[in-house]
Amino acid sequence: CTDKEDPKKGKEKRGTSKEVCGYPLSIFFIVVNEFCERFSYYGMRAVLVLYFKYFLRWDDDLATSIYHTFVALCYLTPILGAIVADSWLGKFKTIIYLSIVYAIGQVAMAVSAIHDITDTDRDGTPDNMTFHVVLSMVGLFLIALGTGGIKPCVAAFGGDQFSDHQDRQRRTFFSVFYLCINGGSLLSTIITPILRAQDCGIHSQQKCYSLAFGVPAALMLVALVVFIVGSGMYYKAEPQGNIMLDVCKCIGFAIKNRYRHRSNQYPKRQHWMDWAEEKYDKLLIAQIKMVLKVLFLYIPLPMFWTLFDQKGSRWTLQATTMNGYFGSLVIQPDQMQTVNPILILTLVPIMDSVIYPLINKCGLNFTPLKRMTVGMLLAAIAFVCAALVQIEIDKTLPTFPSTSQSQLKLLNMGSETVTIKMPGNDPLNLTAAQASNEYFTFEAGQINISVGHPEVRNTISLAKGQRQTLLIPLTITDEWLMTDDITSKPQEGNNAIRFVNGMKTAVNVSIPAANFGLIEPFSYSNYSLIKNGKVTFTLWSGSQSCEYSTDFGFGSSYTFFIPSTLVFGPNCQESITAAEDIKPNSVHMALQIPQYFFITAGEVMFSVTGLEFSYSQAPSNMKAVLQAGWLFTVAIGNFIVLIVAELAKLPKQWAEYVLFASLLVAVCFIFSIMAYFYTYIDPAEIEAQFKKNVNEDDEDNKHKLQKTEVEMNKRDSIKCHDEDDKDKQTKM
Ligand SMILES: N[C@@H](CC(=O)O)C(=O)NCC(=O)O
Repeated sequence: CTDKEDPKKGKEKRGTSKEVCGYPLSIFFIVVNEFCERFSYYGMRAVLVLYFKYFLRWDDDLATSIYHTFVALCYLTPILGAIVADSWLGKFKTIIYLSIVYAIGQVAMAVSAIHDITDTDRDGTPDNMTFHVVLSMVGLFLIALGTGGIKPCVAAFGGDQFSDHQDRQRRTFFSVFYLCINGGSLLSTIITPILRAQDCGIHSQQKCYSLAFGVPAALMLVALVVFIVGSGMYYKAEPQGNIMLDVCKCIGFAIKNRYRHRSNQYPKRQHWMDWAEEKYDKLLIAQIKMVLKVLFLYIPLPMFWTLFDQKGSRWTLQATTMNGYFGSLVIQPDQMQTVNPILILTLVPIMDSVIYPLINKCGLNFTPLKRMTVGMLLAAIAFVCAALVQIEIDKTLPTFPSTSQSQLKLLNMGSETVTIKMPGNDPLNLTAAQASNEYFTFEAGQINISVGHPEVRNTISLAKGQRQTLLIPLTITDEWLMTDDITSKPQEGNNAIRFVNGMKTAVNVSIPAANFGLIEPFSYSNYSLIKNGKVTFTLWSGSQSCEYSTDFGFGSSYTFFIPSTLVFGPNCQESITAAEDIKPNSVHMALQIPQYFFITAGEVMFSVTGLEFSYSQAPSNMKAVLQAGWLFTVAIGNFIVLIVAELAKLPKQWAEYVLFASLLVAVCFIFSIMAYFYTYIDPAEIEAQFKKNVNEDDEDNKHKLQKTEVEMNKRDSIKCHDEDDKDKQTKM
């Protein structure tokens, strides 16, 4: 608990809070509040897209765009919250009121996910979807207003609790604050998907989105209560009038005045804001200069967020093409995101207690802006790692046909070996129930194929840009069947599975999670998507059944063939054959850990530092405004993702990663030049200086006034004497 204080700074204590180890006790309530609020936010966000897709039954595109619009809104509303806090309600009241709005929004989301409310026919699906859509949209709007509105206030309010001499403690506070954000995010991202996967309902059991939204709603109420409990201990800085309006008016006047005096005959002023001096207070002008200097520095920052926020989208999609088996533990693609908060929880203490002090000991002045520059470079390195991983993945991906090509696989449904001749290929021998190992690629739309001995010839039409399988029947003179196969990796790491029935009787195939339906003789089922892990299929023909078990990895596709020779019994393990149409993902998800490491190290250097920098460089009455400016850079970063991804449309994903990395390096270079010319300030000291000058001016004025009065009195008395003399003279 030792504390080296800056002797130059005032030691007055803020608020009525007790101090523990040099830290105001009030910040305990603020960090707990932040933990619960972030749990609430990230927990709700973790299941949001799935709620859109599976509960509201929106398609992928609509679900994704509404999701991103919501996230962008969450980072635009901080400006509103900051204006309300700094110019009207103050941070404390703004946090309370907007937290109530936020909690109402979360409750609305939880209610909107109760399917029983409108499920009048009790079939498990809501009958009035409009009700659920409207309620959830209102809920999301309130959440965006609440979470965004309080975000700049909570961080700045926490910073306010420290006195001017507690710089070191305030820095530690911002680190702990960041740890709480990530602790909340980590726990909720693990917990809410588990809650969602439970079944619940009054009339029928469905996936429990209401519980997955309900728990975050409860945590938001806890956040509010905790914040109110600390109420008596906080230092609550008073809002100082409509500061934003004053700032806008002052800037407007400076520009107008500068324009009016544009001719050379007027002497230049040091700064263009000095043209407001005729009308505005020097202190306000100085404060605006401080804010503008920092805002100018923010211009390149959105590019960092552009890369950072892709871990939730592009990187998660990348994980769906990877193998998630970690020994007996299976990691789902979206769970890889938890690596970020886990690393934050380890890296922040290491940076604060080892790396930064070590750098200091080496005599290097690792200033906040230098840290942020290094953070940007680390994020760029993370994207280079992502590109390298992508190249490895691409090597293992199947080559799907181009729009001018067709691909064909062959499956022998018969019980004897057949020889197949196709143009441009060697004769192919397929034993009973065997499929060709690979797809054959053809440029022509039609090909002649001959099968068996004596040869049966057929001309078959191929679909351009498609993969198909030719099912060679038991009796090759019977009609040949062509199936349409999938031409992309199954989504979300699922496995696309189908069955071909080579028996003379219909077969029903099912697993607890899917039913392939009744498959007619010499026919095939549709694809069903199956999760990774061991799966046992039950095959029924009439009253006879048997079981077939197999293990699935991630992202594969198989055609299982039920041969005519199958004998139903306790199991049919040996009889069924599997044709691997798409190989399971083989590049391991662990290869994503380096990119997560670099992006998180970058985040610690960039984001934790930036948060503190924004606070420390802001004038006292505009702290929340600058926090909002900082969060605004996140919103812009998200828009850039959409724009660049839409405009660049690079054919290879790794090239897009390299493009983003290069853009960030270029922006980082510009930022480092801007940072080089930035001079750190102590807003409190500058403000104090101004106030002192004003007081001195006042004193001076008072003295001058007194002097003038004395002189005037003197003059008056002289005048009187003169007049007396005159009188005297006249009298004389
Ligand atoms: N590392 C993120 C949290 C996450 O993505 O899980 C973070 O700290 N974000 C900052 C915030 O304020 O939410």
